[in-house]
Amino acid sequence: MSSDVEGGRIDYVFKIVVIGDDAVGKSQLLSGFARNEFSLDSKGTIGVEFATRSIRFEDKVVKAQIWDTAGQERYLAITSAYYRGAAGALLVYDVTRHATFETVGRWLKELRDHTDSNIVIMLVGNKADLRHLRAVSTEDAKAFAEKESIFFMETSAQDTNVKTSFETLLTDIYRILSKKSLVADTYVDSLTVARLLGGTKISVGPGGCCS
Ligand SMILES: Nc1nc2c(ncn2[C@@H]2O[C@H](COP(=O)(O)OP(=O)(O)OP(=O)(O)O)[C@@H](O)[C@H]2O)c(=O)[nH]1
Repeated sequence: MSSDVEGGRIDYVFKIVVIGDDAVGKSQLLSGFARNEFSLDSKGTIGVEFATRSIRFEDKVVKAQIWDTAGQERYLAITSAYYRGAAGALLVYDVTRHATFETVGRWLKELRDHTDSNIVIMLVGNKADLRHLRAVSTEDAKAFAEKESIFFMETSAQDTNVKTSFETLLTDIYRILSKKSLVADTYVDSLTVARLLGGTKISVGPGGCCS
């Protein structure tokens, strides 16, 4: 079971990256997760934005640091830094645009090329609220996820259950990593994050890390 945690001790920080084609809803998912709780880093300078949220698992407090891209910069200088140290990834497509599902294999390859083999990946079919426009079946996506041994869920950024999607992913990451005794290695402190970004100073707002 998990629950929100305010302030206080942090045992682990999990970096989660959000990837997928343009306009599939990555930013909306991120802000749904962070709504009313954290401010986002401004986009302009480093090409990424991220939100954080702390969750308790039994006696441990895990801070999820969710990274999202801010435009095309990712394809230039920061690809490696963006992926480096990620413990989990949300690979998002839009259930109303089949083309965004067809590129999932490519995103998966890029992700695997740049991350540790222990990364926990969740395929996310977003915009599930647009039932009449659906172009990707749940069955096809589920079959793909099974073939690739990754998790799968459908979401709507407009639903209140976005937090549940992230919590499911975090719970899976925590369970998998703790089983493999890898949690300690996955810890990324704020200095490491700053280093990954080439020493760029990051400000996440009140209560966030790295300011
Ligand atoms: N109906 C519906 N619309 C959504 C949903 N998620 C996002 N949208 C809309 O889809 C559009 C794109 O959403 P973004 O969150 O900006 O998508 P993105 O993947 O961050 O886009 P890029 O920044 O271009 O990569 C916006 O108009 C959102 O309002 C959803 O779950 N349901």
